[in-house]
Amino acid sequence: MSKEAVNLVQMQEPTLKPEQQSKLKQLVNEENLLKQEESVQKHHQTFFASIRTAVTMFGERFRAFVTDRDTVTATVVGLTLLAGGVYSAKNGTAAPAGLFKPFLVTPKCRITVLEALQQSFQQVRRRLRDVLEGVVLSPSLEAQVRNMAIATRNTEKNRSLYGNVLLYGPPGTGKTLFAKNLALYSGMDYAIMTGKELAVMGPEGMGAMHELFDWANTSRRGFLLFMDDADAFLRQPATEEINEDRRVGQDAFLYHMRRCSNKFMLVLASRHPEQLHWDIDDIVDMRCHFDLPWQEERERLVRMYLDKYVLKPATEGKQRLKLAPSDYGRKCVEIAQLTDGMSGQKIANLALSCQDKVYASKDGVITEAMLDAGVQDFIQLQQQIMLAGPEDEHPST
Ligand SMILES: Nc1ncnc2c1ncn2[C@@H]1O[C@H](COP(=O)(O)OP(=O)(O)OP(=O)(O)O)[C@@H](O)[C@H]1O
Repeated sequence: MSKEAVNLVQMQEPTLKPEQQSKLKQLVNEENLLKQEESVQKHHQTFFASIRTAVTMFGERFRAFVTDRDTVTATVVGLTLLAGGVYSAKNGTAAPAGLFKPFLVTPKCRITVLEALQQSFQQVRRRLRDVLEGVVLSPSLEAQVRNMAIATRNTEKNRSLYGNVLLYGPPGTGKTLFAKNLALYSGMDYAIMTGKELAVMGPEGMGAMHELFDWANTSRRGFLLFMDDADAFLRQPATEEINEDRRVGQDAFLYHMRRCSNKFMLVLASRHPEQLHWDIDDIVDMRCHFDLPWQEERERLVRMYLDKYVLKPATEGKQRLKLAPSDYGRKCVEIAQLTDGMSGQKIANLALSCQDKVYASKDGVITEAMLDAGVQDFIQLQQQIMLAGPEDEHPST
C-alpha cells in the first residue's frame, strides 16, 4: 500500500469498525517497518560507499605521505589506510554506532585522517627505486627479499598472482620498515592492521573483515595488507582457549587468504611464528627470517644512524656543530662491537643517545668521547631494562 493511501485511510480511522481499525494499525506498522528497513539499507550503502571513497582517496595520499620516512616515524607509524576509511566514513555519514568500531586502528594512531591528507599534499610523490632503501639486512636475506619485491612489482604486468609473505624474527629487526618499503616500491595501496586488535574484535568484526576483502579486491593497483603481530590473531587453536568469535574470525580470514588473488597480497609479521595457526602454511608462499644483525650489518647500521642523527646535522650546517678530527670509520666499527645482540631499532636509538650528548655540548664540537658517552648511557639503560622485565615488553627502547 502506498504512503498516500495509508494516510487517507488513517484519516477515516474514527469511522471504522474495531476489526477494520486493527487491520489499519497493522498496515501502518508494516509501512513503518518497510520505511525503517529502506533507510537502514540506504544508510548502510552510503556508509560503505564512503569508506571506499575515503580509502581510495587516502590510498593516493598515503603513498606520498609515507615517502617522508621521518614524518611517518614521528607521527603516524601506525596510521592505517583502513582507519582512514573507517574514520572518514564515521564522521561523514554518522554510521550506526557499533557497526564499525575502530578495532582495526592501531593504538599508535596519533593524527586525524584530515591532518594526514593535508601533510601528504606537501610531500613529493615518488615510487621507491630500491626496496631496501634505509633497510640493512644480511646479504642472504637481502637477495631473498629483493627477488620477492621484483616479482611483486611485476605481478600486474605479468598478469600473475600475488604471493603472501611471512616476515618473522625478533622485535625491531625491520619487518615493518621493509613491508612499507615493499608497498612503496611495488606501487600498491597499503594498510596496516595489528593482530592484537583483530584478536579482540567481537562478532561485528566478521562483517568488517568480509567488507575489507571485498574492497581490497576492487583495488586498481593491488592492495598490500600488512598484519603486524600476526600470531596474536592467527594463533594455533591449541595454543590457548580461543572464543567462538575469534575462531570464526580466523576461519573468515583464512578462507579469504586461501583464494589466490591478482589484487591482494598479505604480509604477515610475527615474533613467534611457531605459535601461528598451522593453516598459515597453506596461505604463505614465502617466509623471510629477520634476525638480529651480525657485526657486519651492525657496522652498517651504526654508520647509517650516526650519519643520520649526528653527522648530517653537523655537516649540513643547520646546527652549530663541527666534527673534531677523528677516525670516524674506526669509531663506527668499535661501537658496532659493543652492540652485539641489539636490533636495528636499538642501534637507531643508540645513535639518538649520541645525538643527545652532542646537542648538549658547550662548544658544539663533536668528539669521540661524546659518542662514547652516548653509547655508554644507552648500554646502561638497556641493562636496567633487561633487569626490569622480558625483552618483548620493551620493543621500542
Ligand atoms: N634492518 C633494519 N635496517 C634499518 N633500520 C632498522 C632495521 N630494523 C629496525 N630498524 C629501525 O627500527 C625501527 C623499527 O623497526 P620495525 O618496526 O621495522 O621493526 P619490526 O621488526 O617490525 O618490530 P616489531 O616486531 O616490534 O613490530 C625502524 O623504523 C628503523 O628505524
